[in-house]
Amino acid sequence: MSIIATKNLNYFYQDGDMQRYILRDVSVDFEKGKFYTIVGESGSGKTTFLSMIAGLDSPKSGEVLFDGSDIKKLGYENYRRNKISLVFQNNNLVPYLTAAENVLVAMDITDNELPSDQKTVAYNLLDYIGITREKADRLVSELSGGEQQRIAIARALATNSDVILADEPTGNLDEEREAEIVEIFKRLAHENGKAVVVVTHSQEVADKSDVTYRLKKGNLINE
Ligand SMILES: Nc1ncnc2c1ncn2[C@@H]1O[C@H](COP(=O)(O)OP(=O)(O)OP(=O)(O)O)[C@@H](O)[C@H]1O
Repeated sequence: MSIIATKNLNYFYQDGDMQRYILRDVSVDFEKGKFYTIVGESGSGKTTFLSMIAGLDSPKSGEVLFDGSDIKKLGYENYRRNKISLVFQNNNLVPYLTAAENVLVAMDITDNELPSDQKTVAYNLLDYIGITREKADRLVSELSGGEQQRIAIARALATNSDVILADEPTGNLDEEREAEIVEIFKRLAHENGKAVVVVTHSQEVADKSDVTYRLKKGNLINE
């Protein structure tokens, strides 16, 4: 059973009198336990698609379903806060907080039930994705790009959601760092049972995912 599904999703940008379609009748399922990538030429609509399934924007017609319910009915804000986690290329961490504090902030925001000892959980999550205790107590601005992206992933895990959505999460990283981040995504899908959906320009990242969709002329095609 899919955790996220789209049904006949349509989206266009208004261009004067014209409607420029970016997504045409897109119906696709994402399951827990799988690592998905979405590829496509620049401007093909990858980020637009991710914004739909992240509840950041609403489709012109069609539905995004979470566990069978239209996310519009769940409420976009509730959906974003509690059901999914987002990771961006520029990681959106708070630079003047430590790594651990960044993870703790995310725990504060969610309504999901979390273990009471949040500090321990934050350090454990960071440790799980390769940030040592010493680095966890450093300001984010004093860590490398690859380390920052790991922290962004630890933060995404802090709310305990079943879905990780990422837009070009390795866009600023060299090949080696990219490969490390990809291994983390694989682990989150295969060992932790999450649905991981990553928009990427990188063929290497796509090659390591379980399922790749290519966005072309408004359609998502399984590769
Ligand atoms: N707010 C907007 N108003 C009008 N057109 C837009 C808007 N946002 C995006 N577009 C256009 O919609 C198309 C799809 O954009 P989108 O960012 O989804 O593509 P993408 O595949 O993620 O591209 P990239 O790989 O370059 O990030 C592009 O042609 C873009 O110029």
